[in-house]
Amino acid sequence: MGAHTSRDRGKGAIRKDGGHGEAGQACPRHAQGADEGPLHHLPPPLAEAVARCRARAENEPAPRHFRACRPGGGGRAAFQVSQRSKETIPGPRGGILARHLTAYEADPAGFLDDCRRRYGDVFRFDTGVVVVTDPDLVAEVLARTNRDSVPNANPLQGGRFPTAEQTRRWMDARQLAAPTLRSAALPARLPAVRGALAADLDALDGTWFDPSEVCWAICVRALLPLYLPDESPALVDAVLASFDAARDTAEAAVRVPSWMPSRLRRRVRDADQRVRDTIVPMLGDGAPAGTDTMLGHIRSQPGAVPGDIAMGAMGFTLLGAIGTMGAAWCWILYYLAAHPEVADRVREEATAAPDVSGDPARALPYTWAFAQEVLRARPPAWLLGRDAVTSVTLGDVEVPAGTAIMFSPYLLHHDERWWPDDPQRFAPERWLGAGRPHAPGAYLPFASGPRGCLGSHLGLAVLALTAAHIATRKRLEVPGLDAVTTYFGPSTLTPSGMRARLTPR
Ligand code: HEM
Repeated sequence: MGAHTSRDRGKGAIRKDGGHGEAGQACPRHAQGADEGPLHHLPPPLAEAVARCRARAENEPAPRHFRACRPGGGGRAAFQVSQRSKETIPGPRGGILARHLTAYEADPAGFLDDCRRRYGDVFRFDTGVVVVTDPDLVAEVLARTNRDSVPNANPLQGGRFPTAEQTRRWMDARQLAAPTLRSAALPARLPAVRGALAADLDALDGTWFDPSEVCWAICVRALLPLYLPDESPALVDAVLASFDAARDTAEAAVRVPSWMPSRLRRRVRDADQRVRDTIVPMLGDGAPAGTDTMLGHIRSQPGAVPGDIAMGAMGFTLLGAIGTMGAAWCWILYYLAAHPEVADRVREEATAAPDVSGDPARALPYTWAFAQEVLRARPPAWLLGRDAVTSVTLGDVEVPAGTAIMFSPYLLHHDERWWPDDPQRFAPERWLGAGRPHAPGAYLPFASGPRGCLGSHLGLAVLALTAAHIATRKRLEVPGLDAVTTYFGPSTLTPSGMRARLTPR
């Protein structure tokens, strides 16, 4: 936390007037140049609220009245909360955390699930923070992103909203990046992705490793063939440094007013600058870059692409992928080890498939279903949110402008109301039927709407190729599986306490 005091945290957390960030940067979450961390790794307001409460609780421990329950496991909270609140949004007076921090920290998803049983599908969590657990309402919020709301503001910006110009430029960068990342363009580059994955997995042979330590580098190297025709250790290092800095920011879960000098911000800024310094010369280089890579695609545009938009497509989309990709990659290993019968089926399918990398969705339907199920059971982005820039109506609840509207893909994915076939069970086959195995909008590992994931098909492909390679070529050992726990981090969901070893089969 460095020099930040508890009083600094949360002050001026959400602006209600639309903010005044500086224009000219591609990604609104990177507004003001290098001051912001990459996408995905920003602490949601809920994490900040927890950090705020934790700071208060250092002097005055919270009463432990709350009995957390497992998601979907029934059971009611045993605590007494005043129901006399005059607030229109259901929830206890003063927010939930003030009295139940320990319970929240012990089981964040169970706690939220208990709250929704108690207060309904839209409830007030903390000052200026509501949680929505109904898929239709979540879909509505997501569909109206960039109009009624923006993705949660960056805490290193003191919670400033992006300007309309910043959002427009980021949307231009997204549009520029989309053709390289979307499914139709993938077959040309997937063999290279598969080669990079195989090389990294082979390099691990015989070593005990913690997946949550190696996954980030493996994912950057696996995605790089989509961006560049050749390897670039300099870019891999720069991206990983930037990712690390952003992850530490997320873990710190503090809002830093934009005027305040901060070591954390300087580290993020320097790391971002290194990414820029590595990419900019590539963009300017006249040599051909292979049109099926992001770099080649950018260079082949008629007319000059503005630097910030090229940088957005080339750098920020890659940075945006790592946290979620890496976390999902860890869970692939976990579930292969936890369900040997599933691993056997993946192996049989991959062994029989003539070519697994052209389009793994077609060539490996069961393995694809396995990857989808892993993302259902453990969605890396377990908690997401939008900041309302105007007042919005959610069902029969009025949410004022400036409110952070949070939703949890994890909760949606484990809610029996939306999943008729026991959502607590790990069952890849649920994805093999003709229809969708869930209510509309209840499967959200990639969010949705104008700010949803650009790399969903690519992400699933990397996961399926990883699973196929391990199942066919490796013997996977994960001792003490029962002791592996789920870390509900401020930005992603990762396995904690997991050790694995791969040996050639
Ligand atoms: C299994 C892997 C992945 C998962 C689970 C995942 C998940 C997500 C989620 C949940 C969001 C929405 C965040 C929000 O609404 O605030 C998102 C956005 C995004 N993702 Fe992914 N992602 C994955 C892989 C990738 C890959 C491979 C790429 C590109 C190489 C990518 C690039 C992006 C970008 C550019 C955004 C857009 C953010 C914006 O417009 O603000 N993701 N992803």
